Amino acid sequence: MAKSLIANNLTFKYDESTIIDNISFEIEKKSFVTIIGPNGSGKSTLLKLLAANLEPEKGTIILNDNELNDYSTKSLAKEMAVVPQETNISYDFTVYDIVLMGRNPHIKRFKKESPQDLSIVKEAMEATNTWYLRDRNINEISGGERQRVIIAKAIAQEPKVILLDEPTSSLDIHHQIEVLDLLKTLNKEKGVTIVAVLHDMNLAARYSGEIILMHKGNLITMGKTEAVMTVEILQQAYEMEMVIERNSYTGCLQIHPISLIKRQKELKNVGVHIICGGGTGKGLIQTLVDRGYRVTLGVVNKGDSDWELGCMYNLEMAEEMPFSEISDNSLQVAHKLANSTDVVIMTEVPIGWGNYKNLDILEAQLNQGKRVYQLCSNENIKFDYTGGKGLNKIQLLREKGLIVVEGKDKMLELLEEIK
Ligand SMILES: Nc1ncnc2c1ncn2[C@@H]1O[C@H](COP(=O)(O)OP(=O)(O)OP(=O)(O)O)[C@@H](O)[C@H]1O
Repeated sequence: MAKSLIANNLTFKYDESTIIDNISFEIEKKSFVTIIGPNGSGKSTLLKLLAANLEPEKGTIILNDNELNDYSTKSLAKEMAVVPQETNISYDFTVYDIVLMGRNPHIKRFKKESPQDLSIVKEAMEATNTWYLRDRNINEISGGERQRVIIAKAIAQEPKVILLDEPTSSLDIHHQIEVLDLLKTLNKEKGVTIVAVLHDMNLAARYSGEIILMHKGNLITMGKTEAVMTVEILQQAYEMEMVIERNSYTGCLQIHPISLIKRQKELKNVGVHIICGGGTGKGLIQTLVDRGYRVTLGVVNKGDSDWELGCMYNLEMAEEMPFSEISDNSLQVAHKLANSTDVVIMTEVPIGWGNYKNLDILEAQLNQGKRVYQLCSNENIKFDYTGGKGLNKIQLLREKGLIVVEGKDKMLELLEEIK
């Protein structure tokens, strides 16, 4: 069977966080595929990679037998239309102008649109129930109306593939069915490949032939809708008790969420003390808490965004008053917290006179022979506001055994080695 899209070992990172983790799959021509998965699992990011809006760090995408990178903007627009989640448009075009733009890839340079172009636009607008809005300003219609207009533009583009990110999120139940019926008709009658991110599993079950299930940046499974929509598979991804039955009216599978599965978090017997501030600890703190590490922080200033996160997770912290230099008292608390952990990590927090004493904590831990890491995106610390004293101290600490770790993923691998 000919393939519409092939993803080979796709990996994508935002900063140092892996969002799409080595994903591969193939989508056959003329299929209707839905991407589902819990919030934050990477669905929109995957769609943006397929749409060439983001570039993968590793891996390749083949669209209709050619590498995605090899298409010019115009030739890509003839192959593929994209309906993004965010449909706000920053210019004051009429609805009609917007849909007409869908014809641009087909109109030769310096030529006007032909009567056939105009008739395709009208047909797309009638099919999406947007013709009556044609003279309105795109920014003066409702979110649901705008969503239908963008879908009309995608249809007018006459692509071979349409990618849609949550195309029904702003639509009422009538328009949800209307839009999905329309996509199904395009798929069945014109052979357009549809790839849509949908949160509503019942709509996914009703309309798609195949489903891709994402979880934490990984592709958990891809297969025929009936094979993926099972209690065993969905329960695990969504952490929900659920019942799946066949709807006697539509003949489609119907998912009934029953209750949350309260998983006992597997606690690791490893303590990590983090010296951070200004949001530099955010990603690391979240991941470590999520993975069951015992995390302590400090010294951090009250009101700081890392401190706020610590409060949210109810972490033990050595705290200092906002904008104040570290006092002997809070330093003592931090030493005590660090003493009770297995590892100490300093993030890329800027070093100033206010938090300079945090470096003493690292030194004391190194003197005890503990593993002490400096998490850096780059070997050279960039934020020293102590006229070089901070840098000198860091150099001294490196000579004493402070280990520089580039990136959160590497840090997590090192922590995994500790039992
Ligand atoms: N611009 C960005 N910068 C940094 N991180 C981002 C950015 N956009 C998304 N992320 C992160 O990437 C991860 C995946 O996000 P994505 O939007 O792809 O997930 P999703 O499955 O579509 O989520 P949802 O169901 O909530 O729409 C999330 O942890 C998110 O916080």
